[in-house]
Amino acid sequence: MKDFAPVSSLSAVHALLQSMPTADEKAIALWAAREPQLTKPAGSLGRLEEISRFLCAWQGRHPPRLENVRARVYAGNHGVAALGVSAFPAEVTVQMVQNYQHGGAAINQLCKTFAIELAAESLDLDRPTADFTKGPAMSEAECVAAMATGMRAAEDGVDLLILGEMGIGNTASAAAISHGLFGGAAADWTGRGTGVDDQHLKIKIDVVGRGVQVNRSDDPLQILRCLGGRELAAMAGAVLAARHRRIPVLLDGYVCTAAAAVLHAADPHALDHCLVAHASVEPGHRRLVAQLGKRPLLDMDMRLGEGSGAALAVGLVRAAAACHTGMATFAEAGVSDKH
Ligand SMILES: O=C(O)c1ccc[n+]([C@@H]2O[C@H](COP(=O)([O-])O)[C@@H](O)[C@H]2O)c1
Ligand SMILES: Cc1cc2nc[nH]c2cc1C
Repeated sequence: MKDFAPVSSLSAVHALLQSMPTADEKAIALWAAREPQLTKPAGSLGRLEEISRFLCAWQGRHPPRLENVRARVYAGNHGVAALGVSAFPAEVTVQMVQNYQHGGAAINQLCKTFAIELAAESLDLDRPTADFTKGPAMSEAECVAAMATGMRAAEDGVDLLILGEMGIGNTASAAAISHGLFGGAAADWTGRGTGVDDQHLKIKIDVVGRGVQVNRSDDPLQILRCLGGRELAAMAGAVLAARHRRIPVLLDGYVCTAAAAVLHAADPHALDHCLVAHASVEPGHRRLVAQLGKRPLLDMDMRLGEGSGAALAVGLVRAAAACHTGMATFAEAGVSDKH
């Protein structure tokens, strides 16, 4: 198996984007042969059927397996946090990482509930990224190192990868990346994040707009480097490496989806192995998800981040796999099929 972690440049990342495996047609055919035999009217399990097909297609196995479900929460600090774009102080990032390590956060409870193995990884928290209104947030070396950290999450034997993040100020980064990739106005992409008031929302919109003006590029990976943060780069690296290792991915809210959107902008099929787990309250998230041609699985009025929406959706994914794998066929159960 290829080892991705030593990627040493963004051009090496571009090369990985050009050699992505496609869906496994054999596993899809096995799914398609079994699904109509199950004791239910065709299509009656709706999106649960879509999910079990998705697992087969991207794991390259039938029946799908969910023995090792892994969650990774990446934490980074942001130069723009000092500009007043968040309702919370930057030290909350490291404090929340300690909370993850002690089992006290929402993501800990959700991972326990759905049998998900969780780890939080800090990315140079004592060295915030540069203020992106003045120039690039990261050097190429910093961006690549963070991507390589994310790539290490995609190990053989992982059946499903849940991605999340923690980083005060990072919804400004998500907005700037989305604005930089898809245009529109800064205000279209900028929301209240952790809950900024009207005055700070204005400041945030201005910061996002200036960041995009200062860091224009046609290369989506440059947009990630210039407007992202280390935790966003790590999530983008994890999504790309998961594709190469045939691990399906659940994306979380606005920040996670914006990181992944960078790959989609480089190749519109780059996120075919990903589902958007939930629709965040951040207004930019729905707009972004529409650009990706995706439909979130859940809509729970959540806006926490830290992988919480994706972990919650593991319940649905486990249910989908259980139905496809465990249900009796019409023949086995002695139930009469459709006329
Ligand atoms: O992902 C989302 O949809 C989301 C929406 C609002 C807030 N967050 C979380 O809140 C933090 C960023 O908010 P802010 O206001 O500091 O930019 C960061 O730790 C995210 O995980 C995340
Ligand atoms: C307390 C807190 C917890 C979080 N989890 C993810 N982002 C967060 C932001 C804050 C402020």
